[in-house]
Amino acid sequence: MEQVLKYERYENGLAVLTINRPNKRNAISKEVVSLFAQYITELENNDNIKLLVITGEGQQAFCSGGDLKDFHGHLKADEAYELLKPMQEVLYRIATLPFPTLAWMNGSARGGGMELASACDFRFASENGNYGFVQGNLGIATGWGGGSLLYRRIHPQQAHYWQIESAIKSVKELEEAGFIQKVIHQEFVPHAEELTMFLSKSVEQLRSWKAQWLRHHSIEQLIFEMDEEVATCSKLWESEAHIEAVNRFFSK
Ligand SMILES: CC[C@@H](C(=O)O)C(=O)SCCNC(=O)CCNC(=O)[C@H](O)C(C)(C)COP(=O)(O)OP(=O)(O)OC[C@H]1O[C@@H](n2cnc3c(N)ncnc32)[C@H](O)[C@@H]1OP(=O)(O)O
Repeated sequence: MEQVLKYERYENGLAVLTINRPNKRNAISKEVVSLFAQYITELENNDNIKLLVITGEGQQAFCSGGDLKDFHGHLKADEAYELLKPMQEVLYRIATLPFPTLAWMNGSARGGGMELASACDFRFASENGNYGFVQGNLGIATGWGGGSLLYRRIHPQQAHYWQIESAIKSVKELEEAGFIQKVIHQEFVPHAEELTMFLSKSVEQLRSWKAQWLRHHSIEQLIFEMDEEVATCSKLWESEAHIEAVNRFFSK
């Protein structure tokens, strides 16, 4: 049986993680979280990686966020914290990898899927998808630390607005906000032309630019901000508004 998260590594310094649950729109289950943690350890210990691409299988979705079946239930705040924390740690580790990272958003993204994309240094997104930090409509706030990351990706005024608005956006709107750097027209392939700008550079160059980027973004502060988000979202997790929103989604 194929893994729910596929890991591939190529001679030219490219590494690829593909969420492989297209029938669930690449929702992040507990198993996906645990595989992310495992593969990121491998990536952290490999000095030859130039670029990590994170993508989703199929054309419909990059990632629909946390698996609402796996993550749902009548949880108390401390139980919700235990549930959310491991993926926050994964996002922090992705954000602080010593080489560039790219979310190849092959289709729509929602909630935690947008948080995952925000953990990457760059985002290329498909014109066929639509995208939203929709947590506000689910009675919660960003639960994996993706709000703090969003503040480092687009103008803070816009980040604050997007979270309250909780709206679904077109690729054009993402581009105008500077959230994505390129519009893409196909699923991910390892020889994609769009990767040349990364893979034509040396490991040392790419890692020195990444180090500059991390210094610029006060990375030492990030872990505290992200943890605070998990704690806040955990309290909202037990609210009636959240439970009703999830039930609404599954009764569609
Ligand atoms: C936990 C962290 C938290 C955070 O920090 O933000 C979250 O991420 S909360 C989750 C937020 N995500 C959502 O609310 C998205 C829910 N999904 C959708 O809105 C839509 O599925 C879609 C992504 C816009 C795609 O729409 P469409 O192509 O029409 O597919 P379907 O809706 O018919 O779904 C197909 C299939 O997939 C299952 N599915 C989709 N998303 C999830 C999910 N997040 N968790 C679990 N399952 C999901 C859906 O139930 C369908 O399954 P079947 O009925 O078995 O076919």
